[in-house]
Amino acid sequence: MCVLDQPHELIWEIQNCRVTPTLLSFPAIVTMVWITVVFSCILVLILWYFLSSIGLVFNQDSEIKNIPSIPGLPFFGNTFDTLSNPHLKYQEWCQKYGYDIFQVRIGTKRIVIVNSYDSIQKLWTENCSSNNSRPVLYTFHKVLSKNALYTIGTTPFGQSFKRKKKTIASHLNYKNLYGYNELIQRESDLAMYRLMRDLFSNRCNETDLLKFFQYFHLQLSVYMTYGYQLDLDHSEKELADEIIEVENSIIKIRSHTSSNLQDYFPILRYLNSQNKYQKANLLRERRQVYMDKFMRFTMNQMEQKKFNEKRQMKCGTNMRNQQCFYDRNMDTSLVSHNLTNAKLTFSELQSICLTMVSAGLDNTALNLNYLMGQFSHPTKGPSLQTKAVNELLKCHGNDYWEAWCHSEEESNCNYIMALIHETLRYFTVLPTSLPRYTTRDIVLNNSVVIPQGTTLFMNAWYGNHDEKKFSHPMEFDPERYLDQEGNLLSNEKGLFHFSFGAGARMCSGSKLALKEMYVIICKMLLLFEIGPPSAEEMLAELDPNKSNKFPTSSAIEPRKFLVALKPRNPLFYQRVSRHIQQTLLEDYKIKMQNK
Ligand code: HEM
Repeated sequence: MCVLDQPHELIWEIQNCRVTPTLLSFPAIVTMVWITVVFSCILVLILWYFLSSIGLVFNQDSEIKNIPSIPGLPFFGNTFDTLSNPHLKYQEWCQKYGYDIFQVRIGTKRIVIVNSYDSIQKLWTENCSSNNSRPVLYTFHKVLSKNALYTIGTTPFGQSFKRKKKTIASHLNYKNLYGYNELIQRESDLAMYRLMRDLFSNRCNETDLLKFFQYFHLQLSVYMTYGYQLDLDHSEKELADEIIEVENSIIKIRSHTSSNLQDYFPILRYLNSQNKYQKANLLRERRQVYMDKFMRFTMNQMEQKKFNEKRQMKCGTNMRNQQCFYDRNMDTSLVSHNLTNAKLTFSELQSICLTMVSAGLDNTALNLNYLMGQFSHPTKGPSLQTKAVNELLKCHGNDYWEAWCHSEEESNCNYIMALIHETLRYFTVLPTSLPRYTTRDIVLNNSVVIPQGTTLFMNAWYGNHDEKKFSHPMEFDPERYLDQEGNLLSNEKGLFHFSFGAGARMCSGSKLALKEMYVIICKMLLLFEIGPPSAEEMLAELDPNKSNKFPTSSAIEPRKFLVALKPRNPLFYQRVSRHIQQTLLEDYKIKMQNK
């Protein structure tokens, strides 16, 4: 029997379960599916209207006049296209539609994307006082930072931001960093010693260097902030791992990309929230534990110091001479300096400390690690290393020891500086930089207005790989930063790259990052020949986009790879090892015992 001949019988039979739905003919099924889809859409529309009217979803931002829009889906806009590797999608749209600057819609928000080198420079540097804020993002600002403890990089513009920025800028300027040269030299020596020791004790010369670079940065920044020396050899390795893990997870949660869907679709905050927010709350609590620990330490040290000074005055002795290197340097730490000359609120000071601990922990280490991947490559790696070592030695009378002892002075060797800038450009660890928010209207070419209150994304990846500025942008070529005499090109001839951002909210830690990179690259090159691992699958993938483990995150994080390390000059290697054991380890051990 054809089911459509006797519809009333069919209904009766279905109701009485005499026939299974498979008896329905194909056209009937299609009709029912259509009806269901149409009804569901109408229901969704009504629900959407209802929720917006009671404020549970917000109205979409309206289109900005005269800035081209990229076509997208109703409701969702360009969300799905930009979930993964958004910088590549923006680059593709820029090339396909021929617009340097365009707007996209992610959920309810309009975002202006700025792509080419020239456009970025124009908008970020020429309009630096108009795009100097950060957007407030739901997940980061309202959930993760419930106690309003933001890093400086995520603080919206205002008086409090200005106080924090001024403080960190003066702590990390050239002059102040110069005062940390001795510390940087020591910490990098100790880090190298640990690496040499681990290679020896593991009896394996192949290693993943990322953790090693993270430890080095963390130890240095915690010391510069709190005067606290992490004991990475014993009890505090776990603490360091905890900090690295928490800060790395927070970077993923705070991502401004469309993968954080609840930032762009307010309704999702009420749906799938529990899991994600529990995770964010947990991370906040874990972070608070170590931040409190470090702060307590500094305050105790300051109390102790006051007590000792009083005692000294009574007894007339000078105890300062008995202090070890680390205690003497404690006074220069950011917290002790600012607690005594307080112009900041306590929560502003905590925010700066948080920035010092978290900013650069991944970025500096990932860049260094990426360069090691370049060095380890069997084809171009050896010549890159030979050139770098020769240039470095040339700056120090071909003396390995001289080069080692002066490696904290980052302006010595132009080629090493060029290597660093090329790494930063080529790798572009934050391909969409950090988002900006306009505090005034920006007028472009006397005609287009980007209104106050607009979110801007810099496509730093494209800016750094713009063919008009960088010939053969996908070639790793440090010499593009050198003139014919081998001098580093001057920054005035145009920005080197956008990896530290640009303009008013440019990275405040760039000088520290450059210094750290310089010292570590010199020491790695002087100590080791860096080669490929024995297993081909553990060789570094050099295309940052192909190796990216988390294409939905705002940072490029390459898959794990190994490098093989072998002493470049065995006699020098032994000399360094002896020197560190004889001069530094004793002081370090005293410090750890006194903690
Ligand atoms: C290679 C390492 C690093 C890279 C690639 C990097 C990159 C960036 C980028 C792209 C921004 C946003 C800039 C903008 O909006 O224009 C930024 C902001 C910032 N960075 Fe870094 N950074 C690095 C290391 C550091 C270090 C070591 C510190 C401090 C310890 C630091 C502190 C900051 C601060 C405070 C801001 C916020 C500036 C503001 O909002 O005004 N960074 N960084």
